[in-house]
This record gives sequence, C-alpha cells and structure tokens, in this order.
Amino acid sequence: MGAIAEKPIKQPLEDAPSLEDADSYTSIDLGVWRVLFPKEMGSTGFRIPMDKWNTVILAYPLVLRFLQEIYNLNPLLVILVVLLKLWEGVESVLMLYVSSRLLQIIEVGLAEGRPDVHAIAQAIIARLICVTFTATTRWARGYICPILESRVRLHFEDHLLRAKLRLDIPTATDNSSKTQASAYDAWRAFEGLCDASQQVFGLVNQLIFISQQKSGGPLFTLLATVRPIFTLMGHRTLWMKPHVAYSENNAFLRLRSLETMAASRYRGDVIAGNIAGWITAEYHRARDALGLVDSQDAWTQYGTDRTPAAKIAGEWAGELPTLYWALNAMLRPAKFSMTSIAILQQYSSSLNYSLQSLFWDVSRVGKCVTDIKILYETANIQNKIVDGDTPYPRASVDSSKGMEIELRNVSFTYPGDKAKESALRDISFRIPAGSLVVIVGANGSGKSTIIKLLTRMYDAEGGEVLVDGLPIERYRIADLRQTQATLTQDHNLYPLTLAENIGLGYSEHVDDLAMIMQAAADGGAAALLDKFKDGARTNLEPATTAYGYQLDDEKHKGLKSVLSKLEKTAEVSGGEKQRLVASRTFMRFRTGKIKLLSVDEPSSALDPRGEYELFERLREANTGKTMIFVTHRFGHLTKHADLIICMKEGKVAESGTHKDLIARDGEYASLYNVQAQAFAESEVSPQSE
Ligand SMILES: Nc1ncnc2c1ncn2[C@@H]1O[C@H](COP(=O)(O)OP(=O)(O)OP(=O)(O)O)[C@@H](O)[C@H]1O
Repeated sequence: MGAIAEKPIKQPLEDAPSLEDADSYTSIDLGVWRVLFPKEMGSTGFRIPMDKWNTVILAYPLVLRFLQEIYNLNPLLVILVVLLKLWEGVESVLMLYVSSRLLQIIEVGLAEGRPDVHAIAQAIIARLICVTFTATTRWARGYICPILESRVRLHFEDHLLRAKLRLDIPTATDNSSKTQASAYDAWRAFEGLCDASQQVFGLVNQLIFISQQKSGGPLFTLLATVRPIFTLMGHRTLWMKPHVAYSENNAFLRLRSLETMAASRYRGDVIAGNIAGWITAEYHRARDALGLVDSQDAWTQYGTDRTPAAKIAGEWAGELPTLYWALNAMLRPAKFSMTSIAILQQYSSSLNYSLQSLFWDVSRVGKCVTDIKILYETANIQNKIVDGDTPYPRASVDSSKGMEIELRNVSFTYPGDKAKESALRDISFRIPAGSLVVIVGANGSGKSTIIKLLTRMYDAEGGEVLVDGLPIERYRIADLRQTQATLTQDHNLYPLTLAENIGLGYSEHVDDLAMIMQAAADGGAAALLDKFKDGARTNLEPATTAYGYQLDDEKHKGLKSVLSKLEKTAEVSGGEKQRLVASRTFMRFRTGKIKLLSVDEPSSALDPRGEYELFERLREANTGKTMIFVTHRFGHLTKHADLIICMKEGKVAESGTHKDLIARDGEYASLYNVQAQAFAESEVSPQSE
C-alpha cells in the first residue's frame, strides 16, 4: 500500500475547464466544490431577487394561459382542488379560534369556581366538528388531486411529445435543458402556484384574526413575526439561485469515477479483467488523498452557517413574544392570566409555522414560472435545420433514375467538437443519378458524416450540397426524407412489436402483415419472426409497469417469480437486430418513393452469408435509386461500384472505379491490399509447407 500511496492521483481532467466571461460571475469554494454566481447577484447574504420577480411578473400571460389550459381540462375538478387548497388557509384560523375559546371558557369557570358545563360542551363539540371537517377536506384533497394530476400530466406529456419529436439533432443537442422538461413539472408548477396562494391567504387570515384578538393585538402580532422573518432572511440556500457548481479536486473526481465502476454495466468487464482489487485499492488511495476536505454536496455546505451569530440572534428574536407577555404581566397584572399566555404562545407558534411555509412556497413560485416557460418554449424552439420550400422531386427534373448529388467544397465541424480538425474539409465529388457508390476510408475519415449531410441530419458549414442541381437546403425536408432510406448500425429497435418495427418503414402499411413478412424475408429476418411464440406480434421490450419492493430472496420466492415473469423482455443478437432494421428498410422501399439509399456499415454483426445476401438484395432493388454504401469490407460491392470515394482525414483522398484506383496504387489500393493479403497468405501457406 505504501508504494501505491506515493503515486500521484491521475488527473481526470487535463486542465481546469477554461471559463469564459470570467468578469460576469463571482465564485466561492466550498470543500471540493467551486460555485459560480452571476456577478450582479453576489454570492453571499440575503438579497431580494428582484430580477426573479420581474421574470415572474413578465411571464404573467404565459401563467394565465397555463392555468386556463388546466382549467379547460376539467373545470369542476380544478375549482374543487382550488377551493380545497384555499380551505387550508381558513382551517388554521378556525382551529386557533375554537382552541382559544375553549381555554377562555374553562378559565372563567375555574375563576368563578363553577364551570359552565354547557359552554364547555359546546366548545368541545365545535372543536370536534372542526377537526372532522378538516380531516374530511384533507381526505378529499388526497383523493381529488391525483385525479387532476393525472389529467394534467397526460395533457402536457402529449404537448411535450409533439414538441420534442419535431426537433432535429443539432437543435435537440443544444437545447438539452429544455428538452428535459417533463409533464410532471407542469403538475408541480400548478401545485406550487396553488400552495403559494393558499399560504398567502392563510397568513393574511391569521394576521387579521390575531391582531384583532383581545389577548393578541397588533403589537404582539408584529413581534411574533420578527423571528420567522429574521430566520428566513438569514437562511442561505443555493436552491433558487442561478449558479454553476463543479469540482476540480482530482482525488474527489477519481473517487466518483471509481465508485461508478461498481455499476452493473461494468460488471462483465470488471469480472473479466479481474480488477475489483485494483478498484478498491485505488479508491482507498483517492480517499486518503482527499483527506479532510469536505465532499458533501455544494448545497448542504452553502447552507451551513460559518458562525453561531445568526442562530443566536434568531433565538433572541424568538423571545420577543415572551418578553411581551412577561412585561404585560408585570405592568398590567389584572388583565393577564395563564390562559392568555397559553393563547399567545399558540398564536406565536402558529404565525411562525405559517410564515416559514409561506416563504418556502412563495420562493418556489419563481421555479414554477420558469418551469411553465420551459414547457411552452420547448414547443417554440426553432430548429437549426431550416426547412426549404421547394418540393422534391421537382417537376422540371427527371429523377426517375434516382437522386443526383454533388458536394462542392464542403466543410463541416460537429457542434462542440473538441477535435483539432474538422470532420470534413473542402470535399467535392459528384454522384450521377442511379449510381452505386461505395465510400471507403479509415476510421474517423468522415464517411458517416457525408451520409449525415445528405440526409440533412446536419447542414454543411462551408460549400454546397446539391441535390438534382439545387442546394439541399432549398427543398422541403419532409419531401426529401420521404425519398430517402437510410440503413446504419446506429438504428435501434423500437419498444413495439416486431411487425411494427419492420412495418414502420412504411407507416401507412404498418398493419399489412403480408407486406411486412415480405420485407422481413428480404431483410433476412423471416426465420427470426418464426422463432418467437407470438411471431411478428412479439414485443421484445414491452414497457414494463411491474415493480417489487423490499422482496427478500428467500422469504418472498413466490412474489419474486411473479415479478420476474412480469418483467420478462426478450433478447435478440446484434446480427438479428440488424436483420430487423434492414427489413424496415425493405419495407420503406415499398413506398415506391425512394430515390436515395444510404447504407452505413449496417452489417458489422451479420455472418458472411447474411451480409452477402443483404447487399445482393439491396443491389437488386436499385431501380430508380442512387445507392451509397459506406463500408470497410472490400468485396463484391466495391467491384460493382460505379464510383468509389476513398476518404482520408476528412478529405477525399481519391475517387474512381475499383480498377482505376488499384491501378493508381494509392490509399485505396493500400487499404485493399491489407485485406487481400490476408487471403493470399492463407491460401499459399499450406502449399509452402
Ligand atoms: N456526433 C459527433 N460529435 C462530434 N464529433 C463527431 C461526431 N460524430 C463523429 N465525429 C467525429 O467526426 C470525425 C468523422 O467521423 P465519421 O463518423 O464521419 O467517421 P467515419 O469515417 O464514418 O468513421 P468509422 O469508419 O469509424 O465509422 C471523427 O473524427 C469523429 O470523431
């Protein structure tokens, strides 16, 4: 261990992140954390966040629209929920009233030596009625709110589903905070607004009631509010402050990485690599290196008082009501009794509680309004890939052979890319309509990126991508996508039936089983569909709602077996998945509209026969289509290709037919020879022995 302990903790980050606009924020260090705040806000002390309230006020029309939408879902339910919430504000005052009334009646009875049984019984019955009504309204709230919640969530889920589905890739990546908005936020925002209104209503009721009581009065009411206001003003919280917290403590970052390695996704690698011992030793070493530096989350550390002064002052402020009745007892002894002291104590603790709840609920209003804004903004996010207005195909162009493509001096860098060089640098080539093109090249040379530009997943940064002689951006995206079929290894299976997974290649015919079975046969998935009891109707990963809690392996075997049956999902191999996705592409061909097929290494998991058959069937479907294949394997495809584009480091190294490129003896020939040589060696070796 001694030797290990001397090694430096590896730097998980090469450098501290370079922070831009350093003048616009201040920072504080909290243990392993650094927290950045916008400068105008400062990092410490209490400040009324006027900017936040301005945001709240300016968002008023949006909040109104939000409330209106919820109201329209079910007006009766909404009115009921709001009334029940507001009732909470009346209930506390009512309880104060009946409690103090009972105490006063008892006091009078005790003083006179003759308790007024009738009045006491009345007060107790009033109290019981109050308690029963309170319990009933609480039950009603608990019963009715979830019904409204479920309606609100489904409504906003639908809204968000549509908003998110229309986003293109660069926009979705750039707006990740907005696209993470959830329908639950909508309900939380509604509930937050109701709670804040209820707290304001309840507090106003209490203040009016207490200040008008003989044993209370305005001065007492004022004194009773000092402590909660004082405590809340001194309360430091990161919760509602705009901030960024991050850690550059290498020992801490190392601990977090090592801890993650216990997750189930690394299980296989950790066991196979036999590195459990190494992980634990490294963990201990990082823990020792961290020493006594506080690694609790930044929020907790920020809220911890540095000195006891605030606490002491808060407690003193809390003594003001006591001081009030103690002084009154001395100065006006005739007007004071133990009962009035007890009532005053009730008032002061009730005000304390209400003010704390009010502060908490009102401070949540800012977050509620922000959530509402995000919900609506998600639907208004402008896509980065701007739609064109030219229909495709154009009536004036003969596109019966397929799509004609030309790239002129195209350059492209992925958004936020950390690489030194762009993914594509000044590339040009032309693909005549109806050609079979193969793009080859080393890993990372830009092959897939070309396909992404042709399908408008991204737009080129420099240069032009022309489709049938017109810049691709001029066409309507929906038209272009209708005429393109893309088959890559990145495609996923949907959590739907196998038939739907294939049928969605042509969504208008997703129920046409005969067509789906034909597409499955073309894509090599027919045997796979036969494998399952439910055939094409099998859902590999049905959305599961089953969950078990606190189940003991031994004691609850029965329940565990029920759970494992309910959770059952079916697995398919990587090659089988590729066959299903390929079948989806064949289904897509049946639309009869496809003019460009882009195939990007979709066969990595297929056996050699499967791959051969897939490519043959794709080639056979070439009528009226331009076909572009990205591949690392030099076989019959490259031999059949009308054009081979050989990429190197983001540029076109060379292009031509197989024969041309072999004769040129350049990059393509060198890549080809590496594969050809392996077969040549294995063929000659037995003879040479
Ligand atoms: N989403 C992305 N974000 C940032 N950089 C990316 C992204 N996708 C690819 N790149 C980078 O762009 C460059 C070109 O990638 P591309 O996927 O086009 O290469 P490729 O030739 O298809 O590679 P391979 O043969 O490994 O599939 C690479 O340097 C890669 O790291």
